[in-house]
Amino acid sequence: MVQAAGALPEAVRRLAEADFDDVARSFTGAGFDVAQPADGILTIRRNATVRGERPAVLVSVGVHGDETGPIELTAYLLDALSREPQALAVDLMVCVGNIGAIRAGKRFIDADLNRMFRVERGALSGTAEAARADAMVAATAAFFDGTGPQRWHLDLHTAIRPSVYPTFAIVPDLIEAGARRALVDWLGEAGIGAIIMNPESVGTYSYYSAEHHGAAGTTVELGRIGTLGQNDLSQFAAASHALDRLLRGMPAPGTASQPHVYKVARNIIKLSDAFTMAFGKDTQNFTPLRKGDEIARDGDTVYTVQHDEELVVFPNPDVRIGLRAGLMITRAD
Ligand SMILES: O=C(O)CCC(=O)N[C@@H](CCC(=O)O)C(=O)O
Ligand SMILES: [Zn+2]
Repeated sequence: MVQAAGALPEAVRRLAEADFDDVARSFTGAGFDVAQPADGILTIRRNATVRGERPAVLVSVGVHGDETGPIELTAYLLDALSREPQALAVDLMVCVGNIGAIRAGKRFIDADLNRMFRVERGALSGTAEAARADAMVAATAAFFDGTGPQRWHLDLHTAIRPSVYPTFAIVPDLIEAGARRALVDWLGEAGIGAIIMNPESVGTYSYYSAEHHGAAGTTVELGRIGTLGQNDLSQFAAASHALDRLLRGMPAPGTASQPHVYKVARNIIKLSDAFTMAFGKDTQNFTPLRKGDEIARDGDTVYTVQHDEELVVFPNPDVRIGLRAGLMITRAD
């Protein structure tokens, strides 16, 4: 649950409750065009005459309600910027994703919001999160519409289980080469240890922005899930600095190490209630498996490792039928 009022720093409480009123007032007072096109969504832009000259940056948090670290990180950055609004050098959209789930301290209420960003939603279409995804899609389209070519979408998450790389990101393959280079450099600056190049949407928000709006979109796993207000913010320090630097338009330091590069070998899709995995769902991300090892079975279907080595990411047999229960990846660099 979001802690009782007073127990959380004010900036964090406000962002977790999707209350942008103070921030909006501050940027409006400084002459920006500010709008709240839907609950939990704020856009701050320079007036229309200079629109398109500035990068457009979408920062989303809380797409999974129990991934609270990025909410804290973003709350502090936004609060600091609102005290010196002229320092904002980009057109900015901030999106607090699954507001009800954040309030409940759960990953989602009814179904995973981060599988709704595709036309075919199947059994997910009637769920509580579907309408929220529609609102996010509409606001995202309106935000990117008319902005210049520099478009970013940083969808900030934290992972359920430990990971060989404590921080990593999933990057859609289809991002144009120049924008991808800039994104990967930024991810290095943000202390991200590995990136996974992904050729195919499973309905995620960042893939949607990349595919439909030409954004350098990525899902960034910044560490482990934690309780709102009790996250160890030191694990997010590099990402926080890099995001602050991007929003203020400061030059990149140019000294960051590059993330290791992996690519998706296969999405393991749960086909039926008979689905079982050959290892526990607490298996850490980037655990290597050898050719022929069993990954999962689903009725008569047995999934085995096809390459000499594949690493497992996000193993979770408890997802709904039709959704990704794990990601198998191979080393690409
Ligand atoms: O730790 C986990 O199992 C889930 C962490 C998480 O929410 N990951 C994202 C990744 C999205 C992507 O593939 O771009 C998700 O599963 O939605
Ligand atoms: Zn997540």
